[in-house]
Amino acid sequence: MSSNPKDREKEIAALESLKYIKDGMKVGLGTGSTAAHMVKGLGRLVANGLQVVGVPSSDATETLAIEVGIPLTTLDKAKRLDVTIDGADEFDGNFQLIKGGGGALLREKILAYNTDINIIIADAAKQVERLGKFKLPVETIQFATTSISKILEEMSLSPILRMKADQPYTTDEGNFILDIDIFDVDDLTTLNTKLISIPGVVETGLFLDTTSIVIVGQGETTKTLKK
Ligand SMILES: O=C[C@H](O)[C@H](O)[C@H](O)COP(=O)(O)O
Repeated sequence: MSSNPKDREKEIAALESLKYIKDGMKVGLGTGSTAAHMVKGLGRLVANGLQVVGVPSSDATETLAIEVGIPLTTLDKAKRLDVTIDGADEFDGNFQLIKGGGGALLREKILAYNTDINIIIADAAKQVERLGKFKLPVETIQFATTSISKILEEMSLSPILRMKADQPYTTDEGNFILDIDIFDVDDLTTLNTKLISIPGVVETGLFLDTTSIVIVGQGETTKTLKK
């Protein structure tokens, strides 16, 4: 049990989400510190006899899932997932999300798209009135990143190339990330369409209509929001 209050909220939201996983399900495994609690909890259920297969959304989650004994498969073999449980950097009252703080947005969005029920788990601080205090990650092909950055600059989105030590951060798919400021943007659907249409933009961390359930840890309890 976590002793850090924010981490404890992540943990109890994660434990609550495990109730949605039933025998025989194909489960999408999210990425990040909140999803890691869920993966560990699922590992304990598997050790007690629950039969599921997981599809990880990142190399880090794959490593953790193997460590805790969750049988894994690929999206190709699973074809469609029953449930995916993942974290978020922000969510609003319309179940819209910013994701990708940990760089896993691309595979996460692919899993979400191929899943029947997407559940987001989060600590209470992730709930916002308006998305955008957290910078929106935009995943870009390395070759195009400088030219995309110029375009995003012209759109007044203040792109910043994500770094790790003194090198550009590289995603599991070998791409770069530009973090942009969308706080003043009202129409996120139009923005997302514009971003995706720039050649070399692979995906954005805006998840506008994938989520139907959000489980929030608040102190020592959880609240479950359903669309
Ligand atoms: O790329 C990472 C994912 O989108 C995470 O789910 C997101 O950044 C939330 O991470 P955490 O649970 O660590 O706050």
